[in-house]
Amino acid sequence: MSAVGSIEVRRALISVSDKTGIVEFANALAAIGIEIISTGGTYRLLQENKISVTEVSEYTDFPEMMDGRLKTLHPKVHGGILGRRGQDDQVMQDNGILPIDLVIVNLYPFKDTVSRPDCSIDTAIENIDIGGPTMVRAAAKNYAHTCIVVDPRDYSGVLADIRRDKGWLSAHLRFSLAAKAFAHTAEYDGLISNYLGAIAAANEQLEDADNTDLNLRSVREAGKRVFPGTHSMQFVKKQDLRHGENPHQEGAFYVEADNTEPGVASSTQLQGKALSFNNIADTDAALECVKPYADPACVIVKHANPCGVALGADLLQAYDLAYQTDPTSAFGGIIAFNREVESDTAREILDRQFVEVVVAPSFSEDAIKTFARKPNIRVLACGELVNVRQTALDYKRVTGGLLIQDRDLGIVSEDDVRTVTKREPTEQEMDDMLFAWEVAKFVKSNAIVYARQRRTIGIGAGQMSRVYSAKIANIKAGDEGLKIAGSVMASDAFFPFKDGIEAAARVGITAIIQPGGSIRDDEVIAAADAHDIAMVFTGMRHFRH
Ligand SMILES: NC(=O)c1ncn([C@@H]2O[C@H](COP(=O)(O)O)[C@@H](O)[C@H]2O)c1NC=O
Repeated sequence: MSAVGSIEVRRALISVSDKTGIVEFANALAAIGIEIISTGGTYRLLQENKISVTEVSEYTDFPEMMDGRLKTLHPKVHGGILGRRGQDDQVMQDNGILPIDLVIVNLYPFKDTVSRPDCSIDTAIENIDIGGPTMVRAAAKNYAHTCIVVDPRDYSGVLADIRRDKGWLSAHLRFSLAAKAFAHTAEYDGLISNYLGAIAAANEQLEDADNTDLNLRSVREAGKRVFPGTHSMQFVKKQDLRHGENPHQEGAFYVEADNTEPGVASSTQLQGKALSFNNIADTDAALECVKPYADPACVIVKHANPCGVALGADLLQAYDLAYQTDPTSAFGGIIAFNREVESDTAREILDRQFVEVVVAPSFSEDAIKTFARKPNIRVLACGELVNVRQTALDYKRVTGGLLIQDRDLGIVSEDDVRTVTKREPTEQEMDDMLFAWEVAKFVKSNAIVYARQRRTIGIGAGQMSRVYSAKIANIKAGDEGLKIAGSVMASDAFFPFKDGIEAAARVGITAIIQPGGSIRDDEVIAAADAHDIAMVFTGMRHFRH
């Protein structure tokens, strides 16, 4: 950064769509003696509140026109913002341009507008702000001589800075606000580009390419996702990380600015060491896995895979059962719960195991006190597990590219599955199969999950062959002294051969849930019938990579 110092603020231009806090802010600026220029609606609001203000059209001697398409797009505005004090003074003076030292602008609410289901293309287009971003970019570029404020949450900081130095604004605040301003316009343009790009893609796919409103409606009604030609997105840094997945990799954690869904990004850390890259990734895996359950549930995750999942009468029981699936792997794991953790569960965790992270919607005061006995443990409160977005996207980086898809929120109920064997599953088997199926969704492929009475008995994850995943589930259950006989089995994808079914029969699996769809389904079903196994097809696959 070249050396720039504080600037004296004598004149501010205010043009805001979101008028939150603007009256108070403008009032305080006026009280300091700062002259205010403002656009139509903002001008009227300030005037109504008895704040001394000049309308921008009076300053430019040019009326606002074209329903607001032209308000501030005038050399007297942009010259006042862009002029370099000490260098452009003469030309400004010659042309009647007054220096504008403080620019307070926020933009037409494009995102809110297009999120309304009845928004037409014309309404969307009229809500693309042109004059606002032009001023924002100009003021941010000329941060050496002006200050740009795009966020009402920054009003108090700016005011404090001006008051501290009796009417002067510091260079470092102006610089950081300039960087924020460019992030703001980049996000704004990204939203517009995604929106218009998706419509352009829809126009290409649908019959009447010129009837954009019709195409918008049919895409919406079909509930179909249309991917734009270019995909823009923006994340905001939450924290720097000590390192990435490994110590030789640098890392940081970025979140969506307007995320409202409870998850690792929304969590508040109540205690413990700083979160690592792997802690965050594993906490996400654990929380996503525990979210779907209505009954008290516990998920223990290691290296992004659940190693124990259970439902219980209460969280203590759910934890106990989840832990028992695989105590060896649970050591140093991430434990997630789907409701408030009480002190009994907290005590049991501390007495029983070494844990990296405990995450839950909330913790009772006593539970917080209990965890404080081991201050290194990271305890995260993520808030009530509501507002799960049904429209969220899932991203995966590949070298030189990005894969985008809908998040796997597919849920299967008893009504959705089809029994394909002679024997129907018992009620208990059906309940366990649906539980195991939900777990399998969060286990890396190939995923095999054994479960009995709403708890996992053995989990085989991430193997290149389904049969080997089953072998691992066997070994784990055996090593922990858990009886497989009488359990059900979930498989994230179909069995290509009957050998998987025969292996399951040998260890005493009584019911199987799987997508079906193999060309050898007949052989697979016959093998299940031969062993009196009940088998249901979900028609839905849950690969996870
Ligand atoms: N066209 C222009 O010259 C222009 N100048 C400022 N605006 C926007 O008008 C809004 C404020 O309008 P008002 O003060 O009339 O409520 C702000 O969101 C600002 O970004 C403009 N509107 C859109 O482009």
